[in-house]
Amino acid sequence: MCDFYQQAADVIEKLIEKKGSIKGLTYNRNVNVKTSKTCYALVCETLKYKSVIDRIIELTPGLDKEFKKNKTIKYSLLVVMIYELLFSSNGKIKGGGQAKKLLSHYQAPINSALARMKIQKKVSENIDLLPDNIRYPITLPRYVRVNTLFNNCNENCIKDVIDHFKNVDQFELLSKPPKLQTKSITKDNGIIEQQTTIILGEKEFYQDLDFPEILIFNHAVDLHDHKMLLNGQIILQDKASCLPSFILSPPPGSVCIDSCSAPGNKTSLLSAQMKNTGKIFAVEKDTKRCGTLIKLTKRSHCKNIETINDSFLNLKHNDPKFKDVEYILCDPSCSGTGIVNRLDYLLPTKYSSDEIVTDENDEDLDEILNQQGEKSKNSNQQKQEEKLVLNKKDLKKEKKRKLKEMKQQGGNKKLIQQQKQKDTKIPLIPIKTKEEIEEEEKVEEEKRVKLLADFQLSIIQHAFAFPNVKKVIYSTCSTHQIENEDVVKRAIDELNKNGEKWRVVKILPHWTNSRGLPIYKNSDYSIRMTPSKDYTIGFFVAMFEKINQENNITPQIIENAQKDIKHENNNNNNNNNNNNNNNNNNNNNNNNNNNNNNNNNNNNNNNNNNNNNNNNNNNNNNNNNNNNNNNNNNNNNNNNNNINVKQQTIKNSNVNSEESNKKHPKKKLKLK
Ligand SMILES: C[S@@+](CC[C@H](N)C(=O)[O-])C[C@H]1O[C@@H](n2cnc3c(N)ncnc32)[C@H](O)[C@@H]1O
Repeated sequence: MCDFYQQAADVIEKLIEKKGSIKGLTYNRNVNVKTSKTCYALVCETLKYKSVIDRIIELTPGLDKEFKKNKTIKYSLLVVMIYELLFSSNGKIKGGGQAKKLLSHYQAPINSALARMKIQKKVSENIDLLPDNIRYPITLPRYVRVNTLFNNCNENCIKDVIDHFKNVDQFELLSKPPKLQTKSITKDNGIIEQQTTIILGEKEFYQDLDFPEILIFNHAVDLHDHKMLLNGQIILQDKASCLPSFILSPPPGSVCIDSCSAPGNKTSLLSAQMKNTGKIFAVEKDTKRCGTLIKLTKRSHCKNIETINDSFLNLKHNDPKFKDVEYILCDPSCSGTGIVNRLDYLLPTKYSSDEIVTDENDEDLDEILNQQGEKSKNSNQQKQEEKLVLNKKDLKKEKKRKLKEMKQQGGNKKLIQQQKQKDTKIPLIPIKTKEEIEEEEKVEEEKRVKLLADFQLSIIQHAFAFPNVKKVIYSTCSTHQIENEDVVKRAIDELNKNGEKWRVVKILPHWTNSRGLPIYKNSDYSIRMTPSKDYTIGFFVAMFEKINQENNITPQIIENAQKDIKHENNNNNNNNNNNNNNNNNNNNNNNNNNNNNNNNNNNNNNNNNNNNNNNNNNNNNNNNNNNNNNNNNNNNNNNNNNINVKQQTIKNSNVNSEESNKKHPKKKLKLK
């Protein structure tokens, strides 16, 4: 047997056991680069087909058992070899060996299982058996954040990094964002979707227009062992993942808590915002991940961090050391459905992690789900589980009954033998239709997401209760409404019930293209990043702010309005960029219109007059928005008028944040 198979199988086994990342496990071996590359490619391709191969094994009677009996052949090796046999360009297993011999006995039933799967899915090509996210992967650019703490917060930090990439690594800095390419793809369910990507050459990069610390490279640029990464000068962090720290923006000297902090990329950005002054309590429940947090924040030159290896939920609100805490970042564990650019999303569990190169998600989800599950497991679920066990038992009973019947009827030995053989071909688990499997998976996923949402809510509710907290930011890398807009609504409803004065802040108001879903009044105050539109991972951010009872105007309202004015001044000088954005703009209008339709549907279901009124207002706002977007070819005179209106708004200090946001004229789009 070829060595590559064994190497790839070892890597896959370790990945399943969450013992590292694909790159780490393939390149850390003591083999040459060429061998590592071949192994890496084989691992990636096998993982793409893993769910299909698992199903083939399930549909091939006896195969699984045979391999389990044979203790020398691992399951991961079986998967690699079936990939090679059915899906590689070779179409056969190279070399000899015991595994190949065993597998060749099953070649016919394996081929027939594959054929059955294709018939069931009504496809003719193997590639069409793959799920949508694997068939149409979204390629995101490589985001690099310059660490402004480097070299004692040297003011030339960003320039030094850009110069290094230009002069040492021979990259070309583009003076403006590159072109976008949009393609239509038809998904499994027949829906046609638009996917937009950034066209960047392999040796090109550019500086983000919103956050100058962020540099954007071609997705294929590999910086995992770059000198500037290892010495803490740069951090590999998706733009979306930087948003919570940028938006919370604690001033130098303040006191913060990062409630779920490992591996610490948001913590180190908070630290940079605070210029290494004040204090950040970085809380992390998982001991191993806490170790990574300490290592990475040290590497990022953070000096204002105190790590706490405990559950945030165990922190006491009356502990004197938290009395000055004003800012809290909540980035709790989530389903991770927004992470589209990682190879390990191909693994059997979506909840896996590559803790060195990416900051999102974590490995303790099973524990969280178990804990939340214990609280909410209801009798319905139990009944369903019992039913499944019964199904298996019934099947065995049925086999026995048939044989007994034949014997009683005096059936001859040959026939009984044939029946026995036929029966062993019936898999123990009843074969379910594709629809049944999909439905079951959907129910299972919904159950998991609900448990996660309860956990996420408990984290932000714990944050609200610190005595002097002013701002709480909440984020997830999930695309589920249940974990995002719904958690925000549940949190604010709870606060209102208890008579506490908190509001959701309209963050980054000029980002008209990436708002939260318009499900309820002001749910679009939050930010929702979508890979196919924003070229970042899928991400959600919302910010809560305590209302100062004496004066309803909060610093955030003034800050937002000032940012809008600055932004529109920039826009006057930036006609070209805005013209490029017209395409996005139209997409956005379509999205808004779709969302409006959803809104109306929701209203009908609710039969609630007040809600209808609110949503109609929303619709009107959205329609205005569309009109404004359509007229987006920079009318400078209008802009100047807008600025005057906004300056007026700042002066008028008797309006609350929601009102003031409504009064703001709609903003122009900005390329992100
Ligand atoms: C999404 S990750 C955080 C990523 C991190 N904010 C970053 O940007 O680098 C969630 C983290 O929360 C941790 N966690 C989960 N439950 C927790 C709890 N009750 N208290 C503190 N940390 C928790 C997980 O172990 C995981 O490291």
